[in-house]
Amino acid sequence: MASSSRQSSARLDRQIPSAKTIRPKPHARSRSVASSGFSIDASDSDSGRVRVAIRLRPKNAEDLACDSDFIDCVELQPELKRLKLKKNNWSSDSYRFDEVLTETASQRRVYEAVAKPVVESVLNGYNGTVMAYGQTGTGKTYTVGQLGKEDPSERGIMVRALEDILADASPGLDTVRITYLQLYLESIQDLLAPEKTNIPITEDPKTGEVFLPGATMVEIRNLDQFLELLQIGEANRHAANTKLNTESSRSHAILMVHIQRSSKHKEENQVSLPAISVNSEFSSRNVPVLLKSKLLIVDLAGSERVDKSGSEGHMLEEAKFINLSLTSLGKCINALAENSPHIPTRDSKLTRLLRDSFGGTARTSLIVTVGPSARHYSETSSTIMFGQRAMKIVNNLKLKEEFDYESHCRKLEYRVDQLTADIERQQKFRDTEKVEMEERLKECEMSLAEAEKFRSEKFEGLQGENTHLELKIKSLLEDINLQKDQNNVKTEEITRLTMSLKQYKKYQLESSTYQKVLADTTQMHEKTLLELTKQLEAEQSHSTNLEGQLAEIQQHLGDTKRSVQQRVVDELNLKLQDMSKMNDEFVSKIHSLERVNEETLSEKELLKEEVRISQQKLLGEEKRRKSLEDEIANLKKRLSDCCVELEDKKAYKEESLVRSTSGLGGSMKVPKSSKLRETISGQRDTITKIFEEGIWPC
Ligand SMILES: Nc1ncnc2c1ncn2[C@@H]1O[C@H](COP(=O)(O)OP(=O)(O)OP(=O)(O)O)[C@@H](O)[C@H]1O
Repeated sequence: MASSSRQSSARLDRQIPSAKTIRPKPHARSRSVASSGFSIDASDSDSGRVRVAIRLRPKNAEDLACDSDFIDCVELQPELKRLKLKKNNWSSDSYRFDEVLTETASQRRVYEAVAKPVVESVLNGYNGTVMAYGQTGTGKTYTVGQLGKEDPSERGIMVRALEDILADASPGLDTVRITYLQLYLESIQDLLAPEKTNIPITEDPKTGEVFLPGATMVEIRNLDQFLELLQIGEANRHAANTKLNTESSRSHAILMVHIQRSSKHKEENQVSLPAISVNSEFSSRNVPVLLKSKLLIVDLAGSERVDKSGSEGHMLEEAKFINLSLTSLGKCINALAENSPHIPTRDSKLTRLLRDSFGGTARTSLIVTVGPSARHYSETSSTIMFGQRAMKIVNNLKLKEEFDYESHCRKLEYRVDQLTADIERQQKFRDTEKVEMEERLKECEMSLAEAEKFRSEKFEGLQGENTHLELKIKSLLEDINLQKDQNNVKTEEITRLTMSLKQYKKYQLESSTYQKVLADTTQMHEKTLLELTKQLEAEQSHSTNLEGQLAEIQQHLGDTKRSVQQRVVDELNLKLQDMSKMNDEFVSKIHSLERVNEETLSEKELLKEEVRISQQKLLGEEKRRKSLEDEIANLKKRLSDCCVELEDKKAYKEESLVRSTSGLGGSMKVPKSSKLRETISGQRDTITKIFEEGIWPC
């Protein structure tokens, strides 16, 4: 039966006519393994040991039909993790596996037991391999490659692994890429780009890492995309309808999942896997580290006995290649299990591709699938033995960490770009700020110059005003002094007038005729004088107030001058306003003072006039008093003359009387007349004295 694409072929259950066991032969070639990096350790506790699980396929229709009379050759003891392989009813061999999965084990259970630890390890930066090995038709593709599009519970290891990887990967930070290949007729073909055939395998001479230049590598962003790609790959995979499997894979399918993770995950690794020796080349340095890991999920083509599978022609050719590659894999496993110095990895492309999985640095899980039928005892036994040998292989798990130059450079470039942009922004901001500051500085300088100009102008104006005011104050002071002098003169005059009045009072008694007039005049003058005195006092106090105000103004002017020099322009304006206001007030005060002064002057004039009139009146009164005095003197004289005449007449009369009476009495006449004269002259002196003292009765 010729091989065909799975896309075109339909799944059909059919009878398996015959069976022939293909056993891998030990390889004869010897080669040094010093550089292969593998070791063998039987201890189960070694985490690098290849883990092997065995899965039993449920009986299919053929098994049920053919084996009804026979007992199954496989009996599972999952609780003991053991499998009993029955040769016949009385003879059996027991084998221990890491996991024993019964025919009822779910796909999820199988994934978690077999693949999940490997997937987790891969996510932590280690290479990993999950591989299904077994006789044709025992469920390798079902276990590994089932898509489960309609029933997610049917999903195989590939889908579940990618599901977990994508769930754990950080978008934008981690990358997940796949390559899906098939090894068909010893030729590597790209299942995602089937035109790419015979893809060469290259190896890094230093690390032994395998590369497949030219193979398509697709970055996976979500599970749907991956399912689509898997479907494409499945459609391109060679499959054929054989007697043992209606859809027998005629190629080994290899899904390579390349994971790149940032150093963030490395730290997590170190926490989660403390027991594993981590290459901490970069751990001490604070540099980004890239973890590169690779997961291989391999669905091997089934080993088949062509007599059983009925392969002939091209299928026979395919079967030969399949068996050859499986044989070389078996040889490598044997060699590794036996700690052979030579591992024949170069014998086939399959072993070259799986070099890291067995005896390399990967964590490897192998699931061996077997059927229950005793008809395939030898194939089942061979599969079990393959698994048993594989269990002995211990890989050296190695964390592959690289200094992430690329992302570091990207990050640095990004940071440099950011910083450059920042610097440019800051530079621009600084330039703008500088321009603004310069403009502001210019404005400030201009306003300062203006303010300075204004200040000096104002200062000059104020100085002028001040000088003017000082001059005015000086002239006012002079006026005040003058007024004071005049007041003093007036006071003196008033004092003199008071004195005159006092004197005049003396004469008041002398003349009763003018007494009343004089009294009225005096009263009026006294009143006037009192008022004048009051006005003078008021003027003096006003003048004192003015002087005080002037002193305050001068003080204030001094303060204002000082504050004008010290304070800023706006304060200066304010002060100037205050000053001008005060100046106005002062000017108005001066005006009012001038008015008062004028009024005082006019009052003074009036008073002067009144004084003059009073003086004139006084002079008149004086004249009249003098004339009165003259008259009084005349009267006195006349009185004295009259008295003398009267005395003379009296004396004559007495003399005449004496002479007439006799001459006896002549001696007595003289003494009598001289006595009278003495009396009259005494009276005259008394009258004169009375007049001089002003006590002459009116
Ligand atoms: N555990 C299982 N439960 C149910 N069905 C299964 C199980 N294992 C295998 N089968 C069925 O058995 C048939 C053969 O399985 P599958 O194609 O996976 O075998 P295979 O080992 O890949 O064979 P080949 O090597 O020829 O490709 C399929 O129809 C599959 O659905």
